[in-house]
Amino acid sequence: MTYEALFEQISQKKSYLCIGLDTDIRKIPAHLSKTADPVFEFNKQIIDATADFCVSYKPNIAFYEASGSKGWESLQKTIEYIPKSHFTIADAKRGDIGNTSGLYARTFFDPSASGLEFDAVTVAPYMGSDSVIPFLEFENKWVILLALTSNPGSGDFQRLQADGTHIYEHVLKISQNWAGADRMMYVVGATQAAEFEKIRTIIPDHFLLVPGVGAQGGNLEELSRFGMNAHCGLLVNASRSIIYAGSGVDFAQKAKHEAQLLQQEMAVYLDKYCK
Ligand SMILES: O=c1ccn([C@@H]2O[C@H](COP(=O)(O)O)[C@@H](O)[C@H]2O)c(=O)[nH]1
Repeated sequence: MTYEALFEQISQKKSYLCIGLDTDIRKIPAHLSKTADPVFEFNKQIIDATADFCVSYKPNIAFYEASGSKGWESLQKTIEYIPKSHFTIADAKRGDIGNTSGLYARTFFDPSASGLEFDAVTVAPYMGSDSVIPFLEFENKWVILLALTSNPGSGDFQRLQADGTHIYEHVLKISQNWAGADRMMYVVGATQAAEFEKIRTIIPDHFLLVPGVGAQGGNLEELSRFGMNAHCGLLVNASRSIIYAGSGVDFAQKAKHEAQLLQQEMAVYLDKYCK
């Protein structure tokens, strides 16, 4: 999906919501456990209930890998089921020497190799340019580079200073030599709202993938006020607060309600801050 097509989806739906399909087999409602593939059945019902309110889905690969080959099968079916209008993100946080990164890229971008095709994959930047560039060799596919993550440990390395500048700021600056705003996004945690204004001076045009709203307590109004640009420039992810809003037979309805509440709030911020 192109930058323009993504913005078009956001404008039409008045939503920059990305729903995290962090489907933990241990948390699936009991009534689904007798189905052939409970993880896929859960995801299918979540997608059917929420697709109108979001523009993106982000399965976190850990939740599928943990179930071995069965998990990969559920992931593959889920990705095929997501409507093509939605931007798909493999939250895999990969990156290795170039030769190995090339294989990670094939895993998520080349359906003839792996049976999977995502629009984007999250990549860790710390092995440098040759660990990231193999992902960019796939046409029309996106790299989402970890910049300033949402977790408490983000301060351990990302906020250390090198030459008077935070490491995460170096990531933002140096990686601009690898690709432009049409192929690269950055992860910035919703819990880091105080940094958004500064981040926007370094990367005014790029999309940011912003996890940490909902279960991690990030403030949607604040991050939208400081993080939004003229093309929205934000994909805000919520996983647990939506997909586990309910635990009974009406779990998908409960998820729909949570997704709709976030979408309605986002519509207000798009009117206010998307300039
Ligand atoms: O900085 C980061 C990077 C990735 N994540 C991932 O996003 C979701 C958040 O889930 P919630 O349930 O909404 O907290 C999850 O897959 C994380 O691994 C992140 O939280 N922070």
